[in-house]
Amino acid sequence: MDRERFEEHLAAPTGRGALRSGGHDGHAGGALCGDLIRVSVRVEGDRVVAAGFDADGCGALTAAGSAAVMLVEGEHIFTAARVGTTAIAEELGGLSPGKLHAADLAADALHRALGAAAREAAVPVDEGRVLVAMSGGVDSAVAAHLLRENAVAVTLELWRDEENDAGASCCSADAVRLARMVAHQMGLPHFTLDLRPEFRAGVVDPFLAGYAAGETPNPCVSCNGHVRLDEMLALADRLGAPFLATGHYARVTEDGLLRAAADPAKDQSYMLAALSPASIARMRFPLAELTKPEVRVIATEAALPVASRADSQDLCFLAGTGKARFLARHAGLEDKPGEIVTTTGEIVGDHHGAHNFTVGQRKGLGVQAPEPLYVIRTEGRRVVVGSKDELATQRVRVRGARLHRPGSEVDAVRLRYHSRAVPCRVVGEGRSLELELGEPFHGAAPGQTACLLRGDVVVGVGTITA
Ligand SMILES: Nc1ncnc2c1ncn2[C@@H]1O[C@H](COP(=O)(O)OP(=O)(O)OP(=O)(O)O)[C@@H](O)[C@H]1O
Repeated sequence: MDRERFEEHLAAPTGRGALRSGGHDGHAGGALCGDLIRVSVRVEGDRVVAAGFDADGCGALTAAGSAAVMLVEGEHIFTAARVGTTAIAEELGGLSPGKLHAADLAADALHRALGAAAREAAVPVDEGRVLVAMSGGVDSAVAAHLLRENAVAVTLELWRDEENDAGASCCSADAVRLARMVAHQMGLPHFTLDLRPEFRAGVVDPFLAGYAAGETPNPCVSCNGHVRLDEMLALADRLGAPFLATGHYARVTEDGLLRAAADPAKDQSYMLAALSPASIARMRFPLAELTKPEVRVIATEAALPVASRADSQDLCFLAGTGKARFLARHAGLEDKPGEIVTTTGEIVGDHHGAHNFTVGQRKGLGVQAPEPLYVIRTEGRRVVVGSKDELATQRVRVRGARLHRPGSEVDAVRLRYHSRAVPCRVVGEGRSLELELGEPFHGAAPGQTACLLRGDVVVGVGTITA
């Protein structure tokens, strides 16, 4: 550690107290660690024209704030977005592990400020530039690696749960830091976009309302369709990038529709079904033709620090909480005990809350029966169960439908993310459709997405209704 640079920043901090208003602020730290820092930047066009900071904590935090300001002021916004913990620590002549926390906080605050400022930036268009959505996971890291020649990275902060920081999930502050580190290792500028209000309003609230109404909502489809991709495309415009890439496994046809990925085991076209053709035209999916093992090999060969990171398993905002607790805490959906009854009305058990059940569910009913029982529907507090045959349906109603091709072209539908396509015919037109299935489907749950297909091409989308 070279004390000299550190002492210089400490003795005469660059930009301390500057830009208390008129810029975009980013804050980091808090009561838990006792350190608090604010970094502000003002961006005009594609340049950081002014920067400042305030710090309340140890000396290292002041030095780190000063270093951050010095490294970004007057620079191109992409140069500023390449500044992270490492660059700040280097500017201070190296930091002992105990003091690295200060550089982390300064980088967090800087990137929150830069992310906000970037939403108003105006970087000239470069036809080859791609904005890459990095979650902190291996798939998007490999996507960024494949596009690294002309890429800018973005990570969305979607959810911060005060009681449970969802540290393991792609929405969390930890994941943002990890994604930033990986992007910086590749030499990419990295932006953090705070979409917490949009995510709460556009994804979490409808999710809670869906459960309260007895449905099984699909928040990922609406998140992709209306929230995160729209916001990232708007940022891409600001950063002069015609394209947006993600680590999703999906392909795009020559006529601009989504198509299943080459690896059926990883296909995520269902999750992207709500994307409009205008958005699809700007999307790039670098993993479209790859399998997961191939992606891991690329990550290992490129020594990406996330090469062995586990796949995300649950809805990002539920990480570490579990659905029942989340619904209780955020939607007031406390336990409301009720009966479990058969379709003939025979009471066969009881439960703690009907919202904990979904149509088609077999496990966790706690009912002893000679043949497997499934949830057929919920009726207020009652959960109705029956045999697999009783669960089967050949007609499904869909609301909020959007078709990108005439309904007559639809020949199959997927009614759940992990279920296979079922042959089907569309009856009717407009936003409410009826689907006639060519074979019985078990477990069409109201609230789930119906992904309308022509072969393996997504030609429409809707929501299953009761
Ligand atoms: N918080 C986020 N910020 C930016 N992009 C994100 C975020 N979460 C997801 N994405 C983008 O959406 C893609 C699919 O996300 P999904 O949650 O399905 O994760 P995944 O398939 O496990 O991918 P990864 O390994 O990249 O996390 C990611 O590869 C990434 O490009």
